[in-house]
Amino acid sequence: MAVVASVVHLCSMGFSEKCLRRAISFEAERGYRNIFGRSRRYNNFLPSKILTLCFRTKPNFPGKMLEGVAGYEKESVLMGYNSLDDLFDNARAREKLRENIEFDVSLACKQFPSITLGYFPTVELYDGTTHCSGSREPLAPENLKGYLPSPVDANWADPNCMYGPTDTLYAEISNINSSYLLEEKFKESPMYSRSPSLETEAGNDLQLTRGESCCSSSSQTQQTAVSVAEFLDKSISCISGLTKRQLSQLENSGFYTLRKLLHHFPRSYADLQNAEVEIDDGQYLIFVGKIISSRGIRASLSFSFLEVVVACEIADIEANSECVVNEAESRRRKIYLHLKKFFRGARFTCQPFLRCLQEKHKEGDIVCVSGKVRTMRCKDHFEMREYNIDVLKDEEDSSVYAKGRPYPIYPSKKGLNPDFLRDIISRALKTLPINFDPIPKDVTQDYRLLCLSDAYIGIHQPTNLNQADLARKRLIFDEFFYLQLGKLFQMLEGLGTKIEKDGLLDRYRKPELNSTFMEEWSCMTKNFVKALPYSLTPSQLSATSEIICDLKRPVPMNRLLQGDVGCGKTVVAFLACMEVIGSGYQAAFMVPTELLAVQHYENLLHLLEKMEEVHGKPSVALLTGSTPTKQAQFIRKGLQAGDISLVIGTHSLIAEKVEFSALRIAIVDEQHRFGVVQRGRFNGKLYFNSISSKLASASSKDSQKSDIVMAPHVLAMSATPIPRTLALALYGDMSLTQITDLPPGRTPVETYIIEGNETGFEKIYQMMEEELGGGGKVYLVYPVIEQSEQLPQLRAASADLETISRRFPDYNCGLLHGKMKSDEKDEALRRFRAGETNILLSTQVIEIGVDVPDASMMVVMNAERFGIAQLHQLRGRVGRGERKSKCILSASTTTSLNRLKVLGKSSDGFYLANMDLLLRGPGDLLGKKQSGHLPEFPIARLEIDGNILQEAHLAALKVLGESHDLEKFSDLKAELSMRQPLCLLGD
Ligand SMILES: Nc1ncnc2c1ncn2[C@@H]1O[C@H](COP(=O)(O)OP(=O)(O)OP(=O)(O)O)[C@@H](O)[C@H]1O
Repeated sequence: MAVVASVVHLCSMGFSEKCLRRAISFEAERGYRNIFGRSRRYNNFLPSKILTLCFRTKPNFPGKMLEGVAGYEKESVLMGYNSLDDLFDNARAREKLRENIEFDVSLACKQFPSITLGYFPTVELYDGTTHCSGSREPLAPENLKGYLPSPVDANWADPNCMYGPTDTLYAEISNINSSYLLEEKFKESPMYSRSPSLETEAGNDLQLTRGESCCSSSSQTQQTAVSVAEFLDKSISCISGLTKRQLSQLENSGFYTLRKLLHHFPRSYADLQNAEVEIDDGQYLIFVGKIISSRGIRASLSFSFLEVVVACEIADIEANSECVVNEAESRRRKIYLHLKKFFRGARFTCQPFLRCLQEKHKEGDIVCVSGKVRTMRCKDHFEMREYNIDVLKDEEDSSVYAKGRPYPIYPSKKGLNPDFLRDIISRALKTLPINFDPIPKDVTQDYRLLCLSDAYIGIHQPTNLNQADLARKRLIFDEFFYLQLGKLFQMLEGLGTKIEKDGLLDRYRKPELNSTFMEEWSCMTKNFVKALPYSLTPSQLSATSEIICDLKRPVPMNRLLQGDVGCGKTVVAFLACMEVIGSGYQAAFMVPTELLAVQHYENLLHLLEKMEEVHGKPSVALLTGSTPTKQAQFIRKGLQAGDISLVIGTHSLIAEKVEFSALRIAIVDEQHRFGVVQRGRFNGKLYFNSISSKLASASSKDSQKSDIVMAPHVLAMSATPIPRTLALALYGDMSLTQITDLPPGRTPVETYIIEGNETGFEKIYQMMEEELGGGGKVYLVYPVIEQSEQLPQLRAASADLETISRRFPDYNCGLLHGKMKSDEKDEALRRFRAGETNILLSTQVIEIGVDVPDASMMVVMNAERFGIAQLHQLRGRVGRGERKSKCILSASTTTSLNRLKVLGKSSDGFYLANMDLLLRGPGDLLGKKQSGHLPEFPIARLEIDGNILQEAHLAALKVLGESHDLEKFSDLKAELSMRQPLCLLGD
């Protein structure tokens, strides 16, 4: 009825029947098909719009608008996913994911051939499965007795290599990884010469050149035709044909030099070849198509919108699957994307504004569009409300379109037109001298790298994704290589003789040289080891040896101790403290929470009680924000006077008032919890205090004079290989020690993923009953403390206390959360540890470091609210003793169950951290910025490019081995000084 009424109404306004019919069909095509079913929308929308149009000053406008109904034209192709999250939105992927979680990795890599997943050492966690490679005992055999649990080989981790070329968690991934395949291809090829070079001619994607007998001898002085620094640091004004306006536009956007311009890397590539796609609602897709209309429409007095319709052609999967067809015959179908932007407010409805909007998009332009699609009611019509649109070059431009090259999509830069930017970059590429490269040729050959000029061409104008991948590898290599080179160069500069310099490089090449036999440890350390109620694991022993070796050097150590949850890092840190205390110095142990500080303090006191007294025991103090003022004053005095040899505390340790007499080591536990700046302050302060204190020299009679001015050693500890930690390992000039095994007797925690509905909870309560009945202790972890009206689905710790106490009347329940006072928290944990409470309802305050070895079950409520790495940390609170433990992850949404399954499949923190990354989606693959105050890697992703980092490290050692001062490699030295701050080079 309403439709009829509208039609009558429109007829009365003088619209012809034909026009009206077209209007209706137009709306229907545009997705307003429901006008015949539900007339309200039509009733409101169509008449009001046509009414408005009738009163426009330009009477031909409505007619023009209606004409737009017909004739969607030819277009083009492409699609793919942009983020890994979107992969999982896809129904097919979801299904596969359900079948097997491994699928997501291979799928992800297929979608992103330019990703190289890093190699991580396999962490063999449980008894009897530890493989030992390159093992060496840290103890002289005769001194082993009493220290080693059994004659097992120590598993040595290369202190500076995160990634061993051992079995990889990602064997499956690397099998499909393009660069891996290419490398394999090289090896098989009779032409294999380890030096791929880019053939810039389209079509020839890769050519292997026979090595000119390893070309330049490594000892030869390096010569390149053009000095790289000279070329790359030229002003962009050298690009021909730039107008003054363009020049200032580019400079205002930060593109002063060719280097800046060439380092503006594409964030992704549109692959014009790939037309296979099934479109699901909610997917993030990229299409290439032709704009067939662009309209700014005033819908009411205060509401307008822009609608750009892009027609695309995609492979018709349904039709093609019915009969087997070859590529040429495969059927195509047209789809129409309606890109919409809405504007509310009267000022957005004026004609000039709308005209300006619609003119931004020209009909006939070939564009690349990306965004989330929403199916419209009309078949083959899709809506995109948040989208990116890039105008591609002319359809006729053969290099881009017809030949199907990957089309680079650049991140926006201060509103510069992407087309303009693409054009300028391509002009800059034309100025590149052939074969120019500051890195010696034998290095590029050894690591199968493209030469620099080819890498720039390959990243900006690849002829296929393999080329882009090779180019990316080279550019990432450079980022890591100069970093490593700078770091080592600086260290060499500090040494006097050639022998010393060679010695240093050797230590980096052969990590086993970086450890100290146990008989060389101080008496205090040895006594502490004897007092332990357990034997150290091989990894703990080798980690301690490595650290002690550093402590004996006259240069400050900066080391990251990394190991999975519960592997026993704390005791290694204690041993490092004992070593410096044993030589007459002080140690500070900083942790992120008071709870942890108290725990470590009590644990240490307990261990010291059992220690044999030879020359006195270390005096230990606890200093946190809750330490009473008088007591804190007393502790500070003790530290200043040197009466206290070890202080454990929170960030109060870095307060200005705290001064040390002779601080030699600072341990920073879970260091990523502290900001980088905070940590730096800690370091700086300690340095200042250690020199300022006159007592330092007095209390260390046997110390060298140089000791007084030395900054303290820093040992950071972390259980998670998070990117920032890795970045610190690089930028903070840190070496790495890994603990790769767990104490004996541990069994993997059984993990259950249960839906948090009524039946689910009933099951969970039953399991709890069984566990408690068997003498176990249970953690219940909640995402929030109090129930919230906004998020009623979240279970809250405080609110659940009563429910749980009622449900388990025979057991005592405790509560622990961040809002409690410090002593209340300690008391809650103490009671749980002592067995006075059997169930502890807690928030994630227990996530880091809390150690109750006999806690045997954990239930995480609303587990979907936690990240995978975080859940792994939480789960690490159980299974810390010999008792078999369980962890139940209860999810309130069915969709999150799959994501959580990954925890059921692995207990390896490295693997899970990477899965976390893959499942969360890495965002911009080529242009992601590192967070925090760190220098940025423009394209390297520390999480996945670890293997390249290792290669870069070896290459830097090789180059410096040939020329300590880089005099033989003048271009390289010049380039290094451009990339690294000069002060770092000691110039
Ligand atoms: N060699 C060992 N043999 C037996 N038990 C050990 C050994 N080393 C440490 N432990 C015990 O293992 C538990 C976990 O150790 P610790 O708290 O040091 O782990 P962690 O690596 O710091 O873990 P997290 O990252 O979770 O804080 C402690 O109860 C500790 O006493």
